[in-house]
Amino acid sequence: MMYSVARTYGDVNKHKPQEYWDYENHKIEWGEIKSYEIISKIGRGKYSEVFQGINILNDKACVIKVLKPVKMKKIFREVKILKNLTGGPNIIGLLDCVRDEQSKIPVLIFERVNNVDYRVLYPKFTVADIQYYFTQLLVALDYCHSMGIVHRDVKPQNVMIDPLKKQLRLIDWGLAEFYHMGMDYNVRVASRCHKGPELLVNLQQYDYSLDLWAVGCMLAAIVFKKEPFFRGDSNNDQLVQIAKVLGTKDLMAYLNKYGLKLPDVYKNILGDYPRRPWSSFVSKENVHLVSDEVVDLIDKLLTYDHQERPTAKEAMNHLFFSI
Ligand SMILES: Nc1ncnc2c1ncn2[C@@H]1O[C@H](COP(=O)(O)OP(=O)(O)OP(=O)(O)O)[C@@H](O)[C@H]1O
Repeated sequence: MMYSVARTYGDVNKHKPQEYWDYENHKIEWGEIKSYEIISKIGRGKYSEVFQGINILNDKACVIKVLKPVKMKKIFREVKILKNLTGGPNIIGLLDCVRDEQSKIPVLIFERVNNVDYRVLYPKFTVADIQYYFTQLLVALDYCHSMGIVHRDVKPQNVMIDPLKKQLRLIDWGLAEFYHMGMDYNVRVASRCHKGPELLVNLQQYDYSLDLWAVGCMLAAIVFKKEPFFRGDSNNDQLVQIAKVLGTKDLMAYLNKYGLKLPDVYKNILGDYPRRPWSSFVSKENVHLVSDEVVDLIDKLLTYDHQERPTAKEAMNHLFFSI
């Protein structure tokens, strides 16, 4: 049964050839691993180890992402999505796919961003920086959504920013998925603090608007200097933390609208919370970043009902970006 459809870009994959979205049958052309050398380790994720590297054929810096053994299906999906999106605005560029000769483990080669850790960078942001970088993030999201792809893991750790070049790149397409209307998706995606309410109430026909919730979380965290903005200590507590801000009444209205019932686990942990006014988050530490316009944008992005959130395009055109 189809009970929720994306407001925009709902049918883009219908108009693309099958090979665009049929990632399971995608044949990867493997490049030469010998062309790349590891310089140092930059990070490890759940699904990979990431290194700073160099392409010895042209001396260009790159990032080497060595995947951990997961289902080949997931790897095909990440590669296909990256190939579809590479070259798009503010999307991390996939340069090559290679394999370790012995283990056959897939290794992805990316353009390198001189990223400054968000815990260092965000606290220094001015209103102009917030306007600039959120516009760049929304440009990346509008592009991937227009290409029929939901990122599903938007969070500060996946937004690389080089403040010297004023460059932003959206990375980590490992959880991204093609959008097909009426399809039921796995709700076990995104990282806890950035999970949208739809995931927490098991609404499986979610869409691009999931990414806009995460943008709202990031924007609220920066503006109110509260990182992360919603800090749950488990998936269930995550929804409780959201309800303590947005109120329990609107959550119930959201469930009703889509004919969902509150999962049993919440019966004991979810109280009857009033909606908390945004003004209660303002303090002398953050008041220089707060304006009616940014609060209005946060309010619209952090809406329970995924269908009511602004799209990336609508968010970009919000008044906040012209003050
Ligand atoms: N192109 C890049 N430029 C600079 N740093 C990068 C780049 N790609 C990845 N990194 C660094 O490596 C980390 C892990 O990369 P990525 O998120 O792609 O891996 P992952 O295994 O999917 O991670 P996670 O478990 O967070 O989902 C990033 O958070 C970032 O710090």
